[in-house]
Amino acid sequence: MISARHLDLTFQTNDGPVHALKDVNLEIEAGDFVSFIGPSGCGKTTFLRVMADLEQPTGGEVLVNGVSPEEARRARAYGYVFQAAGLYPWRTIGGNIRLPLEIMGVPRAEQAERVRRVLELVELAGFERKFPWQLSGGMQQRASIARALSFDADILLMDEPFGALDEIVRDHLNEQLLKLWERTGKTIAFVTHSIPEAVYLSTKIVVMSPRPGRISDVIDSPLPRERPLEIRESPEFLAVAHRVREGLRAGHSDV
Ligand SMILES: Nc1ncnc2c1ncn2[C@@H]1O[C@H](COP(=O)(O)OP(=O)(O)OP(=O)(O)O)[C@@H](O)[C@H]1O
Repeated sequence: MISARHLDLTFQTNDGPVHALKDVNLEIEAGDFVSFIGPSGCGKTTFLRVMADLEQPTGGEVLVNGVSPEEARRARAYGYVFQAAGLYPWRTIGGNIRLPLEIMGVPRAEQAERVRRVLELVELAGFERKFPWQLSGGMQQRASIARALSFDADILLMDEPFGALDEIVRDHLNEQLLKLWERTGKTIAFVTHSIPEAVYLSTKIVVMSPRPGRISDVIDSPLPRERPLEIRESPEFLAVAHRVREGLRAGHSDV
């Protein structure tokens, strides 16, 4: 579904070149839930932005759905969820979710049907006519996920969508996101700073290290797809979390 080969990205800045990504190789299969974890500045967001055609690599290549990120963007192959919900305050929740559909010229009746369906998927049925400021932070983030789902892309790119939320809300959204992934069969690329979040959600965990940003470990999760929150106390879960922590530590020691 997504393939990176010898991917390099160097930013030219006033202080000299910044090697955000160096020789990054990765294969993401259809239906995978892949988390990217690593310290600040290791290139997680940059990698996601390359997949989304928001940054141009300086070397190597990325294929999304077998085509270039630009072609994938034009074909609306992915939805993107940002760190902040980024909803327009003057539009209702329904109006925000409808926006990409309006831009795409989807007929009005179909727009209404899709808004209804994605609001149900994120458990916000009944909130269509509310304004963003009438919703909690977690609900706003769910609305922004609904917006990314509205045009039914196969891939969801999520950049630390729950980073600003408290732990209880985050736990709940993690559970909901897993259910949503299970129901829709989407391929998800998810950036996080949290080891438990990465281990809980993912089928594959990509550990990255900084300067230059590269992949230090790729872990295929042995956990079953069915994951109650309590699984986080199981020995299997703790073993994966331990390996992620070791990977992060190793990445730090050779900086
Ligand atoms: N547009 C840009 N111009 C110059 N340097 C940039 C640009 N975007 C990112 N960088 C640099 O590239 C490196 C990787 O940044 P990136 O945002 O991808 O890291 P990250 O792992 O997502 O960090 P965080 O976890 O803090 O969000 C950093 O050193 C950053 O300063």
